[in-house]
Order: sequence, then C-alpha cells, then structure tokens
Amino acid sequence: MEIIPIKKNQELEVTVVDLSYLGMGVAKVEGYPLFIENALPGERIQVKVLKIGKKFGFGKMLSILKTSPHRQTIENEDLLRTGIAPLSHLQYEQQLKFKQEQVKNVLIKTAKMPEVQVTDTIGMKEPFGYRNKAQIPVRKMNGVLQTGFYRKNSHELIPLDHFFIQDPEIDAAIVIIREILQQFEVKAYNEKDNSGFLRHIVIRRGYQTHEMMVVLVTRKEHFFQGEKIVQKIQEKLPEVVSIIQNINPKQTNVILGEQEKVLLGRSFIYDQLLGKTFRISAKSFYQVNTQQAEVLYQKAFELANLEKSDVVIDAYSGIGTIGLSLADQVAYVYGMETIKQAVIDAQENAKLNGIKNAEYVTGKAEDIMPRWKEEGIKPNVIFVDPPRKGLDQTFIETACDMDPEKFIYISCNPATMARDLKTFAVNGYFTDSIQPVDLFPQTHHVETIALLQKKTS
Ligand SMILES: C[S@@+](CC[C@H](N)C(=O)[O-])C[C@H]1O[C@@H](n2cnc3c(N)ncnc32)[C@H](O)[C@@H]1O
Repeated sequence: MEIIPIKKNQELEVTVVDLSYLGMGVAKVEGYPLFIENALPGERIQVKVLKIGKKFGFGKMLSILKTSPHRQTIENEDLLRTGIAPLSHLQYEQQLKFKQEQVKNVLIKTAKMPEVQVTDTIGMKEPFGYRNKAQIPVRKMNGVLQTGFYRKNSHELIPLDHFFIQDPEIDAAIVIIREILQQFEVKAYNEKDNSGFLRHIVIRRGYQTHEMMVVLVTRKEHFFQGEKIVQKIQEKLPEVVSIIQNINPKQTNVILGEQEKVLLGRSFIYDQLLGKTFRISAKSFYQVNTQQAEVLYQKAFELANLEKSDVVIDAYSGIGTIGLSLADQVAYVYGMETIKQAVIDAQENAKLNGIKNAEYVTGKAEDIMPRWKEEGIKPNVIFVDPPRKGLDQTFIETACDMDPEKFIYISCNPATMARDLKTFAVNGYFTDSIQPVDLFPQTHHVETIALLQKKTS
C-alpha cells in the first residue's frame, strides 16, 4: 500500500470486519487494516488511531455505536489490556467457533490441505477459574511491593487480584503471600537496572489433590528473613506442601533460573489425572487446565485406537502424562523429553502407578529418535506433543522412516502444526482429521489433535 489513508490521533467511525488470531477487531479504512482491542466483527465503533505502520495500524476504541449480538460484558477491562483473557468480551460459543476457524484457516493457507476435516472445538462447561498455575510478576509501585500482570507488549505492571481464568484459590494465595512479603518489607525486583530481590511468584495447585507449590523467584540467593517468611506462608496457607526458592540472577524475560532450593516440604506436588497419580516438579511441564487435559488425552487415545500389542512412542513427554495414562492399554511405551527434572518425574510416576512397561529418557527428540531407530525399536503409534515451535524437521523424517501405522500430533500452535503436516505428507503420512480442544478459554490459544495415517497408495 502506497498511501496510508489515516493519520495518528485521527478519530473516525469504522465497521469491524474480522477478528485477528490474537483476538483483536480488524477494521479496514480504504483497504488499510486497523487493529482494535475490545472490538468485535459486525460492530460499528468510534476509534482513535494510535499507531501507524506501513502495512497496518492500531486504534483505540472510544465508543460502540452498534454492538455485536455476540458481545458479553466483562468484569474488568484489565483482562483485555494485559492479554490475560483477550476473548473474554466474546460469548463462549463464539470463542469455540473462532478457534475452529483459526485451525481451518491455517490448514488452508499454510498446510494447503482444505480437504482435511476440522471438527467442532470441544469446550468447557465452566470456562473460567481453570488455570492450575500462575506466574505473577512482582514490582514496586508507589513505594510498595505489588503483584499483577504486564500490560500487553510491555513490562508495565497493572495491579490485579482476580485473574478470572486462574483457580480462585491461587488468586487468594497470591494476595496472602503479597501481604506477607509487604509485612517483611521484601524488596521487589527492578528489571531496569537488575536490582531488588523478588522477581516472580509462581504457584501451582493440584486440581484433584489441592496440594499447593509456591516458587519464589529471586535475583540473589541470600534470602533475608527467608525462614520467617516461609513459616508465615505455611501458617496462612495450609494447602502449601512445597516452597521453593528459584534463583535467577540474569537480566532476562525467562522466569525461572537454573538454581533451586527447597525451603519447605517436597520439591514437587502430586495431582491426579485420568485416575493416575503424577508428581510435578517446579520446572516440569503440566497442562494448565487439568479438566480439559483429561478430555484432550481421552480424545487422543480414542483417535489412536490402541491395541494391546502396540508399541508406543510418547515424544516430548513431560512428566509422562500421555504415555503412562495409556500404558495399560498397550505392550510398551518409550518416552523422551529434554528437561531432566520432568524425566525423573516420569520415571517416578511410572513406579508410583505400578507401571512396568514404560521407560523415559532425557534428550532431544531429534537426537533420541535416530538412536531408537538404530536400536530397532518398531513403534505402531507415535504421539508427539511439542512446544509452540513445533517439531524438528529431521525428527519427522526419522519418525516416518520408523514406519508407524499412525501419528497422533497434539499441538498448542496450529501454525507450526500446519507447517509440520506438510512435512509429514512429503514423508508418506496424510492428515485424516483435526480435533480442536479448548484448553485455554477466554484466550486466543487453542489445542488441537491431528490424526495422521500412512498413505496406502
Ligand atoms: C507441550 S509440552 C508436552 C508435555 C507432555 N506431553 C504433557 O502432555 O504434559 C512439550 C514438552 O516438550 C519438551 N521439549 C521441548 N523441546 C524438546 C525437544 N527438542 N525434545 C524433546 N522434548 C522437548 C518440553 O520440555 C515439554 O515438556
């Protein structure tokens, strides 16, 4: 586009025509896209132009002149401002449709597979208060240690007590811990000059067990009055079975550092998933929505149509939730994962549940898979559940070379999944169907399960 038809600070009336994949309303002014927070398709709004780029700009909604029938009232607009719940102004049924459309779009545009069926998104009955984990930044505001969340695309803290999508017991615990920290005059971290002490409070709470883990992320090891603070937390929060100090001295956006000290109790909590018990360490991955994780895994097992003689690979295995949940339906499970603590959890979880036909090793999927191929392991079904960046392309080639009957690809990023499905197709595996599951209500994130089968002709 040569001429940009609008100017910064201009106020104008527009019609919202679309919702971006990040949940922002999109209006077009003479073809020039303007992204607007808290705006829904079909709405006529008054907007002020905030930012102009070469290809698109951003606007701030001033008022709604015509409201979408799909809009719902939100408790607190900070949930949109912080990006905690960027779809919370859209009715839940519509959120589910929006997610299905997102998956369809990437299949058409990225994977070039318009023929693949994308089924309806499986939603939750109560789509809030579901997160079993919180990672809350701690900063000094008006001279006081404060907790909240960052404004979108910034590190400016917006104080917040009710996070809406988090387990309310976690929200309450954050407030109690904050008050204790204020009482002991703990210094909040200042990222501008990498000074101060407390950076983040991370909390996990077992959905079934209600066991709570509190991780205090600090810049330095020396914890002035640490013992007293720990004692007070335990006194006020009897669900806490684990308090960990994680030390992160670096000037970085990465929350957890390398070094960890157990200040109280165990280095892990237990939770139950699909009738099995799992221990979860601070650095191990565990799906944040336990209820929907059960729905996700059950659907994945159903699609896998497992047989008692099957050999299964659980790639990117975390604490072994997928492989150990299905171990009693198959002959053997091999799992691999990069985080050592998570692999130890998986090994312990196998013992805890009396599972003898599963083994877990530490390493990158792309390094372990060629080794297993060399050793002559012949999987019938391979489950892959990678992080947002998707699969390593050499991993896909090696895995396809091992000639399994099918793959079950669980993904938290439809865009990288669509890219990977193309590589699978080149290597002889076609995508049969895609099932979106809503693990992250009120947000733009969506989890999907793809079933891939070997090409027969
Ligand atoms: C989305 S999680 C899934 C974990 C587990 N399957 C579950 O459902 O809880 C992805 C996991 O892959 C691990 N990971 C990241 N890169 C990896 C790699 N190159 N090889 C193996 N595992 C990796 C992460 O540490 C994380 O535990």
